Amino acid sequence: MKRNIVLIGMPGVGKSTIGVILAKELGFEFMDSDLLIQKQEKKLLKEIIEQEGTDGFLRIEDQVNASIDAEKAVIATGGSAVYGEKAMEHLKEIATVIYLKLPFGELEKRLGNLHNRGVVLRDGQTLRDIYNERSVLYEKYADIIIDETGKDIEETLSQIQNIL
Ligand SMILES: Nc1ncnc2c1ncn2[C@@H]1O[C@H](COP(=O)(O)OP(=O)(O)O)[C@@H](O)[C@H]1O
Ligand SMILES: O=C(O)C1=C[C@@H](OP(=O)(O)O)[C@@H](O)[C@H](O)C1
Ligand SMILES: [Mg+2]
Repeated sequence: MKRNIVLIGMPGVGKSTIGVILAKELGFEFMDSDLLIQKQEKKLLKEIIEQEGTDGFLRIEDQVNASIDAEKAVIATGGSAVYGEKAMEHLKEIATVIYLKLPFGELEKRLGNLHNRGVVLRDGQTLRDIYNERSVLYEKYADIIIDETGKDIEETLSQIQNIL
């Protein structure tokens, strides 16, 4: 295992929720890219997206993720992190990348219950469009793929622990 773990996947798959528990179980530090972006920009993610547009947000996200310096950390990225080539190359070098994967139907149900999530959608794009577009990228960058189908948080965590 490399010295860090990076979680990637669609919004709502549980990168942040599972990441913090995994860090605790491993005795690692926990970092959340979304919080690093907010700290650097001194704005909420939704304000950055509103003010800078989606391309501006993606540039900032790429720069922040490409600058992460960590040792023994679990890093939860934002769902759009995989659009950042520089960032993903850097994260692949410093971490084992785990893709938390959920079938579209389950993801749609779960996102329906989540409020106030700023998801990066270009003009006219639907959740289905970005699911298809991003799935290719998540698979490309993943060292390990965890299928969450039918699993609760504890079951997903123990599957990750078994593989590491
Ligand atoms: N089986 C599950 N695995 C992960 N999260 C789940 C599961 N079932 C429900 N959830 C909920 O889905 C949400 C995931 O949100 P979050 O961790 O912010 O995801 P992400 O960081 O990937 O966008 C949380 O509210 C979590 O409680
Ligand atoms: O997938 C996306 O487009 C985004 C996901 C968010 O993070 P989570 O994946 O943690 O929800 C956050 O980075 C931003 O609002 C954009
Ligand atoms: Mg998150």
